[in-house]
Amino acid sequence: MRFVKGHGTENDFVILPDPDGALELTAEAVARLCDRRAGIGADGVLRVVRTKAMDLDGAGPDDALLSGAEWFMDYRNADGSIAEMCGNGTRVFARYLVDAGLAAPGEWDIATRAGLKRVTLGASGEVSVDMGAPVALGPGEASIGGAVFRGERVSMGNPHLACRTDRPVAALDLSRAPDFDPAVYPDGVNVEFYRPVGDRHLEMRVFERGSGETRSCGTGTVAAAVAAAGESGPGEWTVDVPGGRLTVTLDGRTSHLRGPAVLVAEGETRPGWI
Ligand SMILES: N[C@@H](CCC[C@H](N)C(=O)O)C(=O)O
Repeated sequence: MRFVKGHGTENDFVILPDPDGALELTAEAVARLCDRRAGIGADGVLRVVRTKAMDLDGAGPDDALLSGAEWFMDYRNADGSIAEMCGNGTRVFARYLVDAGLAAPGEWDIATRAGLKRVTLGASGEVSVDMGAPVALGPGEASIGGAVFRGERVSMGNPHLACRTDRPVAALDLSRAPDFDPAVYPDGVNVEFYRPVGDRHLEMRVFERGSGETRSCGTGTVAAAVAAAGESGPGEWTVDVPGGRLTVTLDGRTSHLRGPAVLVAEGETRPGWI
């Protein structure tokens, strides 16, 4: 199985080119690929499949996806679970398509389980993605070791709870999942902890559903900016995560995420290993 390894602000992915949808990618196979000791190691897998070859729960993609984008990002979390959307993943996916000669630099759509996402990129450098309109769902809470954090529930196609803290985020213990009420989050939730550190400037850490603590989360940074923006309205936000810096733009209609997307290696798994 051929693979490429890449990351966006150290949110890292195993990219599997599978244009004709021939790979049978089980949850177990994804978990083995993402294993940081016994596998290649990653926060998730990006399967690169032509939209027309994509099987979505036994059904094909709808007409909007089919006519809107040649390539589908089939994203999986490190534990093998499927998620609707991955912001850093779309940026790394786009960089891979251009690097592999499968798309030209410029502006075009990628199909995802959360709909079409428009990416903008040059032959090298940063990648920007239109993440769509964030949906603010009201207050929520999570706790770490009994300490309660209050925040805002936000849907970015996938579920988020963005909690404000006034202490440096480095002090948080994210070695295990924050506790939350499963009745409120029946599909689980990605939990962000953010602290304002300047004018429209946040620091953030995240515990991702299906992947644990990661060094960055694109959908999570947009959710944190939405929660922090509150009444302050549209604008550009700088979000510092352990893996680097992302820029989020909120304009009241949609949201944009911009930052680095880097390919670092390519190879082939050993015959029979997976
Ligand atoms: N790291 C991603 C989000 C990946 C999906 C998430 N773990 C979920 O289950 O919803 C990002 O950059 O957005």
